[in-house]
Amino acid sequence: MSLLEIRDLKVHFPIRRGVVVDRTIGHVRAVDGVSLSVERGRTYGLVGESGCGKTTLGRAVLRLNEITHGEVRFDGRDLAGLDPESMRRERANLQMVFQDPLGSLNPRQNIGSILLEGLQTHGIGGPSEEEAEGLGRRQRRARTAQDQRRRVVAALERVGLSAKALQRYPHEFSGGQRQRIGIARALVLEPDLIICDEPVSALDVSIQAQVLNLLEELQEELGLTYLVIAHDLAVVRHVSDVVGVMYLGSLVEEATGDELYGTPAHPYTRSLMSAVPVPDPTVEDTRERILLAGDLPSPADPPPGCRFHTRCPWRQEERCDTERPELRPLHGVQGSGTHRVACHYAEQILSGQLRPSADQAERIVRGAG
Ligand SMILES: Nc1ncnc2c1ncn2[C@@H]1O[C@H](COP(=O)(O)OP(=O)(O)OP(=O)(O)O)[C@@H](O)[C@H]1O
Repeated sequence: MSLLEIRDLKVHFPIRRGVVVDRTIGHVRAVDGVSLSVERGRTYGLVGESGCGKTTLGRAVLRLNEITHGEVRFDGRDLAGLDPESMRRERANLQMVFQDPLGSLNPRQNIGSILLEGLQTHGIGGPSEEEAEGLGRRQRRARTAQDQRRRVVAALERVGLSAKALQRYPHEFSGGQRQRIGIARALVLEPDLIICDEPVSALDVSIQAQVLNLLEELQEELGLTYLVIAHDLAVVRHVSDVVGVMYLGSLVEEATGDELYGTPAHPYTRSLMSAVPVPDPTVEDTRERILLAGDLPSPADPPPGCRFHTRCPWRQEERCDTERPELRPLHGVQGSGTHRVACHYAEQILSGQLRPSADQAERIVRGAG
């Protein structure tokens, strides 16, 4: 069963102007109709270039961004409809790990109090109601403090740190250790879902794999569910069961990692893949390179029809310019049946039946380019 189910999610930010009277003159459509679901105990990787709306989507799930339209169902409950107090209680189950561990950890708080904060906010830890009955107020407080400290130390140990970290401050740790602390801060609340927003992009490549492996180990041990947001395809592939590719506020393709990397069907996914270097320099790179024309359009004024048509080498006038493609199953390709794509012509492009338009053909280069 899906733990997280997002239906037709839209997050539009108003663009305001005016000195005397505040007027809304338009909207940034950061997320514009995304549906996806994340199975319990699995990892959904969301990938796309900067500005496509990945972070906004993650923040909207936690209601850190206001939801303009759509549903966010978490374990069957619609978060979009919750009042602030119910949402606050729900937050212990939905945690976020941020890109920049230093920026997200208060430099003036030691690690112990950073990790305790969530427990105190959510009133987690302490004697059970039954046990508390026979205790005085001071004893109860002491037992709660003891139990919360035990939880904090357990979370630190799970991420490979120890109680020695409690009295130290964020700047005393390396980047990788700080990200471990960020993960421990999420874990201490025993959440079901963790949204990891660019969890390793601020780290050295040599440290990235360690942190990704830790996330995987924790998932196995604790049955965690992850939504991992990253611009780096390699990172997403490493950890994800299902990968979704976002472009200008929409999902353009979704498949298992193997399907997506083996048979990228959407022209945008193909261009993203073709930009990833082949890891072995002794292997000749004979793949097609797709150099996209033009810049990413503004999400305040997205193109009509297929959002990608202004940059697509396979664009077919009329239909692509006017008709917005739905995310639909990809036909004629062997696989798990979960491969979905939002392109009118994906099958014809994959089979080579449809050629790039003449003015775009030179933008597809064979070999190292
Ligand atoms: N609070 C906000 N007000 C107005 N526009 C916003 C706000 N937050 C994000 N945006 C805009 O929404 C779009 C999507 O931004 P978002 O940060 O979600 O993208 P992203 O794919 O996560 O990129 P990055 O990896 O650079 O964070 C961008 O055009 C961004 O400028």
